[in-house]
Amino acid sequence: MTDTHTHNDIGNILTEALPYIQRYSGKTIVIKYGGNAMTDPKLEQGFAKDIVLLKQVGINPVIVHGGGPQIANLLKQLGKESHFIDGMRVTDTETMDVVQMVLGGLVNKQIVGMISQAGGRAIGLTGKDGNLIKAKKLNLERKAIADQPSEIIDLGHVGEIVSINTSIINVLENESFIPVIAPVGMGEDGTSYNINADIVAGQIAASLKAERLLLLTNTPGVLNKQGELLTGLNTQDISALIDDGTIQGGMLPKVSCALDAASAGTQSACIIDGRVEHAVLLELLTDQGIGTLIRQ
Ligand SMILES: Nc1ncnc2c1ncn2[C@@H]1O[C@H](COP(=O)(O)OP(=O)(O)O)[C@@H](O)[C@H]1O
Ligand SMILES: CC(=O)N[C@@H](CCC(=O)OP(=O)(O)O)C(=O)O
Repeated sequence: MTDTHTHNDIGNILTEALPYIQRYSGKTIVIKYGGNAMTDPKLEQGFAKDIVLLKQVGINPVIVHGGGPQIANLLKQLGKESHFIDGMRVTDTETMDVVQMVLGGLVNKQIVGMISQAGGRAIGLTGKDGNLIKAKKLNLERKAIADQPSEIIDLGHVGEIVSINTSIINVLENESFIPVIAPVGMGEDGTSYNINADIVAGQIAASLKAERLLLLTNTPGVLNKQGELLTGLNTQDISALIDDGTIQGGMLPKVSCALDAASAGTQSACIIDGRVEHAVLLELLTDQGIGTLIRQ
């Protein structure tokens, strides 16, 4: 390859981004950064650079992060097992303390630190800050099957969202800050709640009327039974895939929040592979979409 070719290629790649930058400039993009996507420092630094680049060209990224594996690690060190029901962590009071330490502390500050190092102005928040996420206890209902009656499952401090107050996010966006949000909410009586990060990302995207919702995880997207990537899904496709057991565990809250965001006006929600370097830029600013696109 000659130097001219290389220059042409680079020029083409950079100008390919132009229509996307024009389309998303001034718009909000909610990005869910899953604990499973935070696998190695190089990828994390790449993620931080992508976010700073978006902000630099006038796009407003809002990060909602998870940290499930990181919570599991600390629990294990403390001699506690992790238990999940329908993709949600059973959270007793002791576990809730660990959840707050890991999500509001360790993981949040790690992401904030990396964005700051890449030259961005990140601000870490939990749902308690600025009354961002009002929550209440979630009582998970198991529907009746055959001769088994329906039952309510107690998940402890797992919360469901009552309301999102976006004023703090708007203030930060207007002042050129990048909000980095940990999925912890607070009840009216001050009780702390652990909320699945996908659900928080979906509802924040809906409340902000975000242009796009990206969910970064550790698979290429939603896969079929043969392990092949499904590039586009709608409500009907998703309910069929849940019914036949193809979509399960941690993928359940992801698809349901993607659908919620899409029905609230977010143009599209995508589940993409956070293990791919610069996944965010590839998805948003190039012609090659990656992962699974979910529309109503
Ligand atoms: N149909 C499916 N396609 C892809 N992944 C699936 C599917 N059904 C279940 N999963 C599981 O969902 C996981 C992603 O959810 P989760 O572990 O909660 O990730 P994150 O920490 O990024 O939120 C995948 O690693 C995979 O094990
Ligand atoms: C209720 C519930 O399950 N909360 C999650 C919150 C973190 C999360 O969602 O992290 P990932 O996105 O990395 O899975 C948990 O305790 O693991």
